[in-house]
Amino acid sequence: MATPYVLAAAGALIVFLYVLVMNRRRRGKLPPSPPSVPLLGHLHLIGRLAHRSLHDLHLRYGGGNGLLLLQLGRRRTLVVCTAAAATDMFKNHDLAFASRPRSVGADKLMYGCDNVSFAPYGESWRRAKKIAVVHLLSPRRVESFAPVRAAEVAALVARTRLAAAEAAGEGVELRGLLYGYANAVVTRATAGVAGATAERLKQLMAKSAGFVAGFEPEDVLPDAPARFVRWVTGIDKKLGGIVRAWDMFLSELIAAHEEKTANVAEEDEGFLDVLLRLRRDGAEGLELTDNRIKAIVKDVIMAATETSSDTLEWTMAELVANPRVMGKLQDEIARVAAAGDGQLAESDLNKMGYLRAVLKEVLRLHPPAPLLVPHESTAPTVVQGYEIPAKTVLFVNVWAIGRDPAAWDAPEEFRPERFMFRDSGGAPVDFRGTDYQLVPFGAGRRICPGISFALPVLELALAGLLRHFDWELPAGVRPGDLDMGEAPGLTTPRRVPLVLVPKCKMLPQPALQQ
Ligand code: HEM
Repeated sequence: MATPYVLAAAGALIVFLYVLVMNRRRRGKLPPSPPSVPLLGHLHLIGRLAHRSLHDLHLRYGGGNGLLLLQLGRRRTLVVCTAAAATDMFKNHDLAFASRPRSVGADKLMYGCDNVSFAPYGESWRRAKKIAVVHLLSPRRVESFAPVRAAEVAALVARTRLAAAEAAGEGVELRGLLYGYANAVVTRATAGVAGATAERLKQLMAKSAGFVAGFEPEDVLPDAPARFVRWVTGIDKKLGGIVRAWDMFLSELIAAHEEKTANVAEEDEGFLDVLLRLRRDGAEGLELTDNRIKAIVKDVIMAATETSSDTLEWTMAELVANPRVMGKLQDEIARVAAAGDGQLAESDLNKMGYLRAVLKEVLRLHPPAPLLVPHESTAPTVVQGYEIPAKTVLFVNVWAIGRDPAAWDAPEEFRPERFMFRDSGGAPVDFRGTDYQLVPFGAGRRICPGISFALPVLELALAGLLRHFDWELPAGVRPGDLDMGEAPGLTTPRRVPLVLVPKCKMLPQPALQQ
């Protein structure tokens, strides 16, 4: 009588064991992962500073191969946590992970991601990136902006001098000054003017940041309920308002430029002039509609501004926290200026090896995009023996890689000398995507195309600020007291804005040309 029940029970047991074994086998082919909960997966384990949470999770649950697999709501996510894993990823799997995950916020703000940063991998992205690399950010074009940089560094020095006089020996908050400088350079390179245009851009960017960074309802919920959440919470309405404001601003900019662009000499063109000329000439096989031009311009502006101003603020913070490094850098700057005619020119930057080393050290410890921009795989891939399915999101934890003890001596120490030479001989570690232990600009196909634009903007500002001023902490604050924590956002600025006391220096020569 009991036989059918026994058979059924035995059958159920066999099925159960089969499923268990298969699951184990399948799991065995996936990278290590912490315990998860339904619906959220591991999302609840990620704090406001995702790069720090991911680093902690890797230390606790990761294996020796530098990979971690997470389920962040609906998104399966691979995290690269060490320099060795980054080397393998960029050398062997760059193509498979060259796409971007779709984001509703970025989609709406960036005209259906018809730009460079958020575009999925494919022909349209390839052509847009070529335009960025060959036409907008080529060495020749970057060089043509030298007068803009010189004028804006001079303005930064003058504003700092004014702020120092007004503060009368008290501290000056540097963030506004540094942001204003980066914003003005980028706005002038884009549209030829700064002033009111730069101010409008500043406001638009501040309102947009939250919609292209961080998590969205779609990360946890299927599309229909996520749309409902967006509607109920008013996210959509707010986003729609910002999208319209951007569109109006960019339409005005294009209209104003269309009239005069045809008469601008090629060497005097800004980004917008270049794009409008390429449209007129039908170049590069990409139909440059108004929307695509707006998407590319907005992309470049957003990619360039905060990354640069955050880096400047972190550099000033590290320098004041490390007076030995600040003194050594000021000596280098004074020496190079004295060797010339007492003035600093852009061509002097390549004589300042220590300045470049300081910048590398800052970007090692404080990369503005600590997880890069998320990538996504387009095909199943085997990474270090693990089978990673297609449509897996990739975070490269650049912040953790810069602190990887297997790649760096005393990783927490601020020591730019590590970039002056290599113990093993050969060229010092570089940050342009060839040395995978230092990839603040990314590497491979998705590498930042703006490196050559960013470096003189950063280095000239630092040379100007350190040549014209001595910098001290406000009375009663010691270097060790400085809060070196980050705030979450599109980039990672300092949690606490930096306040320093600038002391004007007596220079042997009249004011610099910068
Ligand atoms: C300190 C300055 C900067 C830093 C640290 C930085 C860093 C980055 C990073 C980490 C990425 C993503 C790489 C990846 O996903 O693998 C990126 C992408 C990008 N950056 Fe930059 N960037 C800086 C300045 C600039 C500037 C000045 C521009 C333009 C003028 C620019 C334009 C772009 C663009 C268009 C992309 C998208 C590339 C793509 O998806 O193919 N960036 N940048």
